[in-house]
Amino acid sequence: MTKMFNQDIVSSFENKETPFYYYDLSLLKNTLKQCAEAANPYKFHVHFALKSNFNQQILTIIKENGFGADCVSGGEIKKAVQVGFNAAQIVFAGVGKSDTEINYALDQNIFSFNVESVQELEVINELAAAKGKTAKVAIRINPNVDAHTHHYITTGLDENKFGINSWDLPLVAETLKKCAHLSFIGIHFHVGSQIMDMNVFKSLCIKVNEMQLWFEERGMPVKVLNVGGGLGVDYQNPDKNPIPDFKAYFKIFNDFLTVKPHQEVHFELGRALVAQCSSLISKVLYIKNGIKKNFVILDAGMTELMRPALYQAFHKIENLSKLESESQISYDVVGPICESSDCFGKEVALPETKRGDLIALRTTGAYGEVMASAYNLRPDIRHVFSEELS
Ligand SMILES: Cc1ncc(COP(=O)(O)O)c(C=O)c1O
Ligand SMILES: N[C@@H](CCCC[NH3+])C(=O)O
Repeated sequence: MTKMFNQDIVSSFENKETPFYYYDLSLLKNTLKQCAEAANPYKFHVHFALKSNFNQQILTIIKENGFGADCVSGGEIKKAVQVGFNAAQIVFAGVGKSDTEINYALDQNIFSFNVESVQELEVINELAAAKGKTAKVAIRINPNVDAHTHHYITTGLDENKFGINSWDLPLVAETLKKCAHLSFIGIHFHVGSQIMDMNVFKSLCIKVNEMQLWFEERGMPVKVLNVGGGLGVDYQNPDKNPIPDFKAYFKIFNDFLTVKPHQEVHFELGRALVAQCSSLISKVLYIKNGIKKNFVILDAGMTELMRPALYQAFHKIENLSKLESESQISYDVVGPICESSDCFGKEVALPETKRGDLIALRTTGAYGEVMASAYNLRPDIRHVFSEELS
């Protein structure tokens, strides 16, 4: 087991201003390599979900490793283009694409609009017509598959706002036939995020098979099967399991998805590719010993890492200044923001902790930096990359 932190790395943090996101770029590269090696034998196409991380250096490495880009806003498409992702490998999802965003994506000739409503089909058709273009569209279908994950990050149930429900599909087929500036290329799904139960993906495959049959029976060939992302990571044991089991994940799709020779299978992974390669590094400002509780007050808060406040998400907390210490005291680890929900963990067992100690919040590469806010007029977030450590 290779640990992310050792004494040398911690010493090189000593003169850096905290808080900052630390990125272990060799772990990122290994993760990308293992993902590509597991996907390539099946000729699967993997797009990186920019919503999970849009740090310039991280995106550049991901692009250099041959991944496509999954975007959910005009801003993300612009970023992907600027970093150098090939437009023919950019997909664009989102329930609320604005006209400006659609026009920009049309100008870039992206690979596919993943369309989430009948009205959106009509709008894309109209805007494409005005440009004398044909937009390639995949229909995002709400598969009503339970992702067995946190209810805030489940996306594929009938009650979620994402995708088109199956009862609307006849209207979709009718609309597609009417829209001369749309080219139907396939179907798109995404059931949720941080999925650890592989049976969820098996259920998704069964649904995709059903749906592709539905379209083919209506004389609408399905070239692209886009199954979205969602593969989870081990937040509890980041050093033991730094890289998800990509082989097992892709094998499920190879085993259970019906793929005809003319078809392409696309994935949109975010978290699985980037979550483990980063930790948020913070300094202890104060220790407050109460009657019932001891508090560790950090210089990082929910403004730098929002997931615990928003989803009660777990991030492993380590005292890097006491790597060798065995003693354990229970602390509530909190940030400086004026909100009671600004808490990273309750009753966390840590070595006796002092003002000035360095604390790592692990597994923050996905939905960390991207969700930072300026609330309380906090300064912009800083980063440190492993390759720049002396
Ligand atoms: C449509 C779509 N694709 C891909 C992703 C990436 O998900 P994850 O980071 O869980 O792989 C998401 C986010 O959940 C999404 O909504
Ligand atoms: N932001 C969420 C994931 C959202 C997935 C986007 N559809 C998280 O931190 O877990």
